[in-house]
Amino acid sequence: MSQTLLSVRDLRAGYAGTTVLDGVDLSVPAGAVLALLGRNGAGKSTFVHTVMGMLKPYGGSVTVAGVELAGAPAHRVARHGVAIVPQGRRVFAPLTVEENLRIAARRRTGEWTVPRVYELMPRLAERHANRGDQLSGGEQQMLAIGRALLGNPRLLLLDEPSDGLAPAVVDQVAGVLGTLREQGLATLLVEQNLHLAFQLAGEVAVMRKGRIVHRSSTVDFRRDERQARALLGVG
Ligand SMILES: Nc1ncnc2c1ncn2[C@@H]1O[C@H](COP(=O)(O)OP(=O)(O)OP(=O)(O)O)[C@@H](O)[C@H]1O
Repeated sequence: MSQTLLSVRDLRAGYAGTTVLDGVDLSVPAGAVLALLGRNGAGKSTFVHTVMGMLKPYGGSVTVAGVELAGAPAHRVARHGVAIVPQGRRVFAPLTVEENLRIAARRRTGEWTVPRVYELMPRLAERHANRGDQLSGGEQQMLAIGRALLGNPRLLLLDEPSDGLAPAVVDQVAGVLGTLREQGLATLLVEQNLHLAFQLAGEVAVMRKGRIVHRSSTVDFRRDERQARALLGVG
């Protein structure tokens, strides 16, 4: 059995007193890619924001390698090895690619360096002098991934990396994420693009109305198409 890296128990959270996460139990083993699926509004983004410390939970437990971090601020969660690539890939538009990366690398020491990010994503090296707002959507996504990696995470939270990208560009991002998987980086992948999720993830979990209603291997999930459709509310 592989070791559990992220362990979430009975996590409850929401906005201004409303409940969005209604007791989430979910774990991610070290080195694994887990896809978190579910309809729009199920609570997936709320979940990754709460794990990252960007939203304070009402209750429950979030441990990373055994350390309790529920309610801790994002910078502390980051220090314990969690990085997020938020939906909409926030990069600093007026800054160049190189400046965006250097800022992320500040005060961090570890195996990830700006040259290593360029090695993983040569497109960013080619565009190093371009401003964030001069990049294509795919390049922005890669820059957001590079910024997250420079925090030297052991767990990467990816919120819909394929959002708004053309299929050929999704393939390029998939190639990068596949390399990170081979390098053993544990990843929680929130995705609407099932093709991408199935390509990368060994396991899938399905969220509905703020709870996890299913978890299985990707192979088993795909085998039972009727169940998958029912869980995801499609077809
Ligand atoms: N900042 C916010 N303030 C108030 N309500 C919010 C906020 N962000 C999300 N919500 C609400 O929380 C619920 C869950 O949204 P969330 O974005 O977590 O779902 P999701 O599964 O990530 O969906 P999507 O795929 O559309 O991003 C929705 O009802 C949404 O309207």
